[in-house]
Amino acid sequence: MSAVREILLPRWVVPVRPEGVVLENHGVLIEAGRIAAVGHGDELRREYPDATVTELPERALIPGLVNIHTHSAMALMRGLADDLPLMRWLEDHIWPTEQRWVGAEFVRVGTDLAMAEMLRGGTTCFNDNYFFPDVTAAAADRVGMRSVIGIPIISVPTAWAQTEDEYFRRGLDMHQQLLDMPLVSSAFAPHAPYTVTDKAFHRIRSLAEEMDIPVHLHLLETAGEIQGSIDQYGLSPLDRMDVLGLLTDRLLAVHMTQLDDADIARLARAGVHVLHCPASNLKLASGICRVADLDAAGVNVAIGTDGAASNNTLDMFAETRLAALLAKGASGDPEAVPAERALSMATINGAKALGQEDRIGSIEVGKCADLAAVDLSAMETSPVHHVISHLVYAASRSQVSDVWIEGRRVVDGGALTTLDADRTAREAEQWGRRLLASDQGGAGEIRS
Ligand SMILES: CSC[C@H]1O[C@@H](n2cnc3c(O)ncnc32)[C@H](O)[C@@H]1O
Ligand SMILES: [Zn+2]
Repeated sequence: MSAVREILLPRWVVPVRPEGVVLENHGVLIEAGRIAAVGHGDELRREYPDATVTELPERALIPGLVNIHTHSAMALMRGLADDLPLMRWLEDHIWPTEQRWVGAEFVRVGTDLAMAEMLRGGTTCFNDNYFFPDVTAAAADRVGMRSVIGIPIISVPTAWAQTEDEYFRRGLDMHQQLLDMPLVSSAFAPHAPYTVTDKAFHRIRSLAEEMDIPVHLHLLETAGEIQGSIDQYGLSPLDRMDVLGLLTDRLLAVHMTQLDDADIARLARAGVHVLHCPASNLKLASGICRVADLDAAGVNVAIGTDGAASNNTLDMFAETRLAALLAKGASGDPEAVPAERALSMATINGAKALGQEDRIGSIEVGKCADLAAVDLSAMETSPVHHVISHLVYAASRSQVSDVWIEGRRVVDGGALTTLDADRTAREAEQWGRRLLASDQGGAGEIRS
């Protein structure tokens, strides 16, 4: 957190709230990690003559992006298994690799690699769901990245826990440790309806209420999931979650590609948040989430990348653009998810899903100074007719020049300030060699 006053003077401020607004020649005053004022640049300089001034020519200053669904450590599994449907991808490739390799050091390096990628691309907060969450939390705390770390619950034994009971035990211990990490908080993260028992879901419902934390769950990812649930429980996954008392505004439902009109009305009534991962859904051919209809029904939709093994990037610019385009193509309505709404889904809607709407997700006085500066002077975004259009439809993450989290500059002119990029790249390379040597039946590339 910076102790001094700093005025950021970009060419444009895109506060996100109100949606669609662009403020030209305005600035943002940061004090003690918070946004203390937003106003005309000249006036801020006059009013706060003691403040450090940071000029950001031709930059658009936006709220930091919120990646609402990640498995950070899976950055080490990028490209390991592509072009497969979900269950073959998981059962034949990802789970065997995780059984063999996932441990504390794997998760530490994978999380560092993912955070390096996310920070450089303008993401300031991620909502994670993976094994060794204590290690992910410690890495995020060390780097100074805002995050919500899932307490994984799954009936599959791993190196982190053998039984659902042990997942709870270790997860609750981790929740206590996180109380000392100012940028890190926790959520329950049951893996999916097909890997978590009713008993565990009951316990999650009551503990989540008691601890006042969200429940982050892969749900309705594929048609096969619905049929499997009907076969096993005599209920669709959505009906089962309803019976278990989980369809509430605490639920962050990831994927949701199999919705009918009645489901959408039900989600809207219950206040369930939908975490939309368009690249992963398309790549695994899981289905398409009806984002335009959800949005029209008043459901809060936020955007996430999913893990790098199914996306295969952690690029929130690409994901947001894809979300806007896919909503139009899938609904047949070019007005569906306009650029302004897509940007909201990548920022304030993520904040809302996490219950942090009063702290992050927009540039408003009193909120944390989690910000990203995007250089629009690049040829690819010149001339600038419409700033938000450029941010969503034309700009790429490589145009992010600077990033602040709680007022601390974590990316400075494209360089990471709190994470050693060279060391992380070297460590990731070493893990890559190990995984390749063990050849768990991965991508099957022919290398000579
Ligand atoms: C306990 S959560 C981590 C668990 O989830 C697996 N995973 C990653 N992406 C997906 C997805 O899209 N659907 C279902 N499961 C997924 C990951 O490999 C871990 O085993
Ligand atoms: Zn996922």
